[in-house]
Amino acid sequence: MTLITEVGLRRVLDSRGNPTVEADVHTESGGFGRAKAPSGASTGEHEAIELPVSEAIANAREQAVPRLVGEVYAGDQRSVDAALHAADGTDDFSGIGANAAVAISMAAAKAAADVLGAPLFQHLGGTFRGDELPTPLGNVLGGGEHAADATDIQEFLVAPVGAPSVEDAVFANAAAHAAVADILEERGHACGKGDEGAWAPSVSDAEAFEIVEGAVDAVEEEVGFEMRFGLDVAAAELYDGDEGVYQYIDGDRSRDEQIEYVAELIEEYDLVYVEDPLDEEDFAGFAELTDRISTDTLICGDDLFVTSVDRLEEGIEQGAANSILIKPNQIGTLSDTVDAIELATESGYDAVVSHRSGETEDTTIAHLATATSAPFIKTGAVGGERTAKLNELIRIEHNV
Ligand SMILES: C=C(OP(=O)(O)O)C(=O)O
Ligand SMILES: [Mg+2]
Repeated sequence: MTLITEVGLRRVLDSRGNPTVEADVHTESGGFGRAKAPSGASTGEHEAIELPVSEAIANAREQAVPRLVGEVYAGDQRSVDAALHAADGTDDFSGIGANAAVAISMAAAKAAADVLGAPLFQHLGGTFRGDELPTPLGNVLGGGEHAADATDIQEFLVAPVGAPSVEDAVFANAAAHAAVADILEERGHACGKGDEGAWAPSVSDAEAFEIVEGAVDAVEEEVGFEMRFGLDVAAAELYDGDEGVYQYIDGDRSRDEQIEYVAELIEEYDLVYVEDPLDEEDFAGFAELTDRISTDTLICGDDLFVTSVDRLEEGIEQGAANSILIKPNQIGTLSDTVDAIELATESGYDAVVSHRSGETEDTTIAHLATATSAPFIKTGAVGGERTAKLNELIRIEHNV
């Protein structure tokens, strides 16, 4: 029934106005799935390779499509993804491009769900999934690689941890985004937004903490449930490997000073989540910080782990971080993605599912987070390509 009969590939727009890959998968019994690849800006050194879109499409048409059409069942995700690996022939998807691979992999899953008449999260996670929905982490202020002349820390993320429902959580994050705008206006920092829709003021990180804390407190009072916040430091972007220092606008920090700084921030602001506090090669530094802080705070590896089982194994061995960020396009297929999530979960690491800074209206990650009972999903607070996922979570919650 789910035998793949046709795979269509085309160039479409992403949220930055860049081209990305869209894949359509059709099956014998009329099933249809469509998915689009996202794209990062602060990418990890060890991510699977995103090829220029025209090259990815041409190579995938030549190498991957003949191995799928009439050969593989969309409902057999492991075979779909094995065919993509075989077509690619490299260990980093530099043959057909991780952008083509992930779009096809996700489109096949959607086509299979279509044949089954089941929501995607249920096809991916099974009958007993769908009751534990992720708490959305909302990016409300930031800079780094996502906005020029803004904060050094890439993302300030609000976390409505006490929200009674996803719907309440989504609206609390939007309220926090609005509250940040009000505080910025009061302080005379009119500004635009970064790639993910977060405010991108030209303020110091220290002032950004005051602003976000003020917004979180105001929204917490308004909604009546616990709101906390967290960070994506994206420290690999601040790290100067030659000098061995983290370069901030207000001066350099050594590795030890960076660990101390982040540990103090966690303590002072009761941070619930800190992503990439250290350089992507510093497993030992991640371990030192993880050891120092309470288990109540997630120390999450994004550029550190790049959704890779191999890198996660290294992290588990060293005790580096207690959480992994999951981005399917970092590794190229849904099977590899789910392998990383399962290894994380078995090893006591929380798997947090995430968007990229360059996104589309694709909603696959909302279903992936639901299917795997992820505690958090990082997918922005406002903006069409972000609300596509947030609104899908609300629909999943409402069973529609
Ligand atoms: C979402 C992120 O940004 P990008 O997609 O640019 O890697 C991130 O670093 O977590
Ligand atoms: Mg990150």
